[in-house]
Amino acid sequence: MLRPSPNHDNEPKSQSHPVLTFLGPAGTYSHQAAYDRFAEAVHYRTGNTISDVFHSVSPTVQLALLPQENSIFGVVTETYDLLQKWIRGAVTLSIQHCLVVQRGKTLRDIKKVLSHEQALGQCKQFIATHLPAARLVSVASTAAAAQIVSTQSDAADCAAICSKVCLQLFADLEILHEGIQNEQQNSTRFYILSNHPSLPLPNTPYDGHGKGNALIRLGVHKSETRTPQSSPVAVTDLLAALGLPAVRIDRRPSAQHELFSSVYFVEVADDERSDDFQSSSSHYSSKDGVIKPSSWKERIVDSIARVAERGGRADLLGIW
Ligand SMILES: O=C(O)C(=O)Cc1ccccc1
Repeated sequence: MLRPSPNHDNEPKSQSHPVLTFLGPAGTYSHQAAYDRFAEAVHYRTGNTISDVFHSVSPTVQLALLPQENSIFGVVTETYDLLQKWIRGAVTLSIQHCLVVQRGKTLRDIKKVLSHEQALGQCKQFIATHLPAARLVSVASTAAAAQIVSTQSDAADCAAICSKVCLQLFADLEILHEGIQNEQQNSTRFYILSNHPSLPLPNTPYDGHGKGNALIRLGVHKSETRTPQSSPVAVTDLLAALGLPAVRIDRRPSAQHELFSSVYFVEVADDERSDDFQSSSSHYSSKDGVIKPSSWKERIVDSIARVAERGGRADLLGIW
């Protein structure tokens, strides 16, 4: 459970604790997911936007947490458009949204609903039913919405969609409705990023590296798929070359190439993971004439090389 401290930055912590940035201010779902995972083992900092959080990772900020996908509203495209290295894991948080107003206000007073665009999307049905005339205002985060409603004198006609935790952090707010998302079961998954692929992760029983998941970015260029002379490169060919069990594939436009070219984010999960970092005996590599089981990392590296041989490009964004 998140502690109701609005500013973790000011708390004395061991110098050895890594610094983690999350989408702030305190009270966001990102904050709760980070605290559930790392508790007191990191020093927390806030970023104002998802982009700020991503770009904060540096020699002095070792960790960051980015929302990746919500079970109702889908992927957080801003996160996918930023993703580079190093993804070190994923955490999932169950989410119940509240409609929050200045104390004493009722639904009839509300002309604007403020929240993160994800939360506005997840609560679309409630808004359409109960506040059909309200203007939807997308702000940087759910807790930023609560903060505006709490602190701005001209926010008497505003409601925020945010977590119940915000009631402990911002003064003079009250909940009008709880659990207002389209589906009662609602979860968001977050990626954990680090500034180095083998930075030891706090609160992690193993070294957090290479147990059987990875995210790989696959590039297919439209021109290559259409050149009559060369054999066409289709994403299915690249997936076949990759030869790893894909558990999800997300497509985003690739701004770097011609119109409508694509980039695919392929999350793979070892179908035969084991606890000793070695994959099952069905995967072997031969080094110096010695045949030994290949590790998950070795299999990923081999797969990436096969994609390149097939005329595509695969970049490893993270392994965990
Ligand atoms: O704004 C927040 O609280 C976030 O952490 C981003 C977000 C918004 C809605 C659902 C999940 C994550």
